[in-house]
Amino acid sequence: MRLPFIKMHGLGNDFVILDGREIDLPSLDTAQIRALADRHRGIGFDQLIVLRPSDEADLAMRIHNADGGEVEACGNATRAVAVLHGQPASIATAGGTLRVRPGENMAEAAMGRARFDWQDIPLAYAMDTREMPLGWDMLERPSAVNVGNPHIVFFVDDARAVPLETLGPEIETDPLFPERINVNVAQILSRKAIRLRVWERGAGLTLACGTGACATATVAYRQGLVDAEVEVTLPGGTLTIRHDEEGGIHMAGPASEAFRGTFELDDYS
Ligand SMILES: N[C@@H](CCC[C@H](N)C(=O)O)C(=O)O
Repeated sequence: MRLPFIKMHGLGNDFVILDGREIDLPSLDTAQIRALADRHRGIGFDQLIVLRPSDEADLAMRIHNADGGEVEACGNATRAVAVLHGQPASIATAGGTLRVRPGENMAEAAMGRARFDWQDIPLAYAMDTREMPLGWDMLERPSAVNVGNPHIVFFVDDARAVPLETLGPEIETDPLFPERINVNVAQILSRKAIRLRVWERGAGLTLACGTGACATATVAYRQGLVDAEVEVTLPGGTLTIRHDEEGGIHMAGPASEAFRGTFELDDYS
């Protein structure tokens, strides 16, 4: 079966989008997703995004990491889908329904509210998630937050000096996190600017993580380290994260289409 796909990215965090808004799509299994994600043997992507019609929203988006696992949220893909859809919309995801507003190669998204209870992250056992009495090598006393998906945030003096390629997978798979976790190392540059690097659960080091930016800005704002609106700069570029008075998180930043193509699903089975 030959399937059309759209390659898009947000700040270099890249996606293959299967657009089932108007055509029937088959369900892909974990092995097929992993094979397609392979940057040598497949098309290559950080996340596979599957769009379908929705009864309760304008469209539905399902998100799979490069390792094949299905996840609840992806900030950069949410903006990419907004650009593809081309008009303000509600998008149903496993983490809740999000509202988006596209612009020219950019989009704004209302990402909902953060949750901080240990059961909501989730953690394996009770702990104060604001300052966790834990450390992994040079990374200590993190905060945990769920912004649709689970994140741990470490504030460090120099985000670029952290060996995230070794510490990231160790923390992601720590038994403290029964659903694994996205790992953020953040450097506060000013009350309006954060530098961030992210080891993504199921995808590894990416050029940018939209939910990581939301999670980090939210934890920093809650701790009084930054203003309600802050610029978060990742290796792939900058997102603006704003907190409204009801605790809602709003994200704005670039997203664009790279190319379109087709692939033979049987080649990946
Ligand atoms: N790249 C994404 C996050 C994708 C999901 C994440 N790896 C997870 O497992 O929760 C973003 O832009 O938010």
